[in-house]
Amino acid sequence: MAAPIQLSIQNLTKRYKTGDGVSGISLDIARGELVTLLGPSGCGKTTVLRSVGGFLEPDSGDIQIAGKSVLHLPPEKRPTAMVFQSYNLWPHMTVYENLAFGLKIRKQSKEQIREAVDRALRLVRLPGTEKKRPGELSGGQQQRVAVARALLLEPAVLLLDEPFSALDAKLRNELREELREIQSIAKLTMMFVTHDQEEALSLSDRIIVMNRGNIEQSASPQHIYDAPASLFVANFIGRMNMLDGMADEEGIRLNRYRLANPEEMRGEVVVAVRPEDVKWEDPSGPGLAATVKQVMILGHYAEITLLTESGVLRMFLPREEAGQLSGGQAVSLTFSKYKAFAKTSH
Ligand SMILES: Nc1ncnc2c1ncn2[C@@H]1O[C@H](COP(=O)(O)OP(=O)(O)OP(=O)(O)O)[C@@H](O)[C@H]1O
Repeated sequence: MAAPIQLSIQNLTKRYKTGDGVSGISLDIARGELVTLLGPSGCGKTTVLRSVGGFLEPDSGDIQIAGKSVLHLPPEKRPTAMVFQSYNLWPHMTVYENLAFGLKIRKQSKEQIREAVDRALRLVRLPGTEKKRPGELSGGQQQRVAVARALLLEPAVLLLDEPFSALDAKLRNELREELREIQSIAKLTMMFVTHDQEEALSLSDRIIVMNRGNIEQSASPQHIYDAPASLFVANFIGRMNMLDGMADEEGIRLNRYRLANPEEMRGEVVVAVRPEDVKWEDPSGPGLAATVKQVMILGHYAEITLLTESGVLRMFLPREEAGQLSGGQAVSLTFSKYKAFAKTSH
């Protein structure tokens, strides 16, 4: 049986005086699901997140948590907790006091609070730091405390606004893994905002790609990667070659290379193909004629840059296979997978 809907955003519109914002956003998040809002700076991710948290009043639409509208509740009355990029810990309080604060307001007993704080600190791997102040902790540790504080509120939906973007790459990876673990232990429902596609691909049950205040696609990371719904998504996620082609009733032409045209498009198209889906053979083959420009060895694989009449193209090959290629060599290229988009759709 499918998990029940925990968060439902219906037709959310928020326009700032500048005309920017989001328009008609609708999305559901199931209980226990980790959904990432992904998109370039300014696409409206934070606007959606803040509306759910109650920090922003939308112009229209509804936000329901576990079936009840929360639109008229202030942030502290909503069953949500938010983790910010900037941690937002109280610098004059100890870690223990930072964590206990929300529970004291809820009038829990001292023993209950101690037990809950202990548990939360173990979960974020920081036992023994109770007496420290935030300033005595590293950035990663402070963010772990901020996550623990949010967890202690037992939110129906946990909101995270680029929580790891101030940290270095290694630490960011570690914290992502930890968050994923915590999420699956605690069966939390999470809405996570990021502009980092790698973060979204590695962390999410589902990714919602946003562009200019609208949703472009909502699907699993694998599906977003394999079957981008638009040229924008194809461009935004992963490495992608974009080649100019022409579609007619016989197929799609990239010079002499003929591709099938399953969507029966007509006129100018862009053929999107991932570097790992490009195959090569000797130049007498029926594929796209190309000349090797550069072979770059990157660990156990190689990135080959090729020149074609349809544009520059990149191909990934295992290192041993790349040894057969060198600059100036003529080859014929075929694609094991590709997707074509009408040129006007961008
Ligand atoms: N208070 C505001 N007043 C006016 N315009 C705003 C305000 N807040 C956001 N905007 C604009 O609305 C659009 C969406 O902003 P939002 O912060 O939701 O985007 P975002 O995708 O989260 O971007 P970022 O990754 O940079 O935070 C942007 O063009 C932004 O400049």
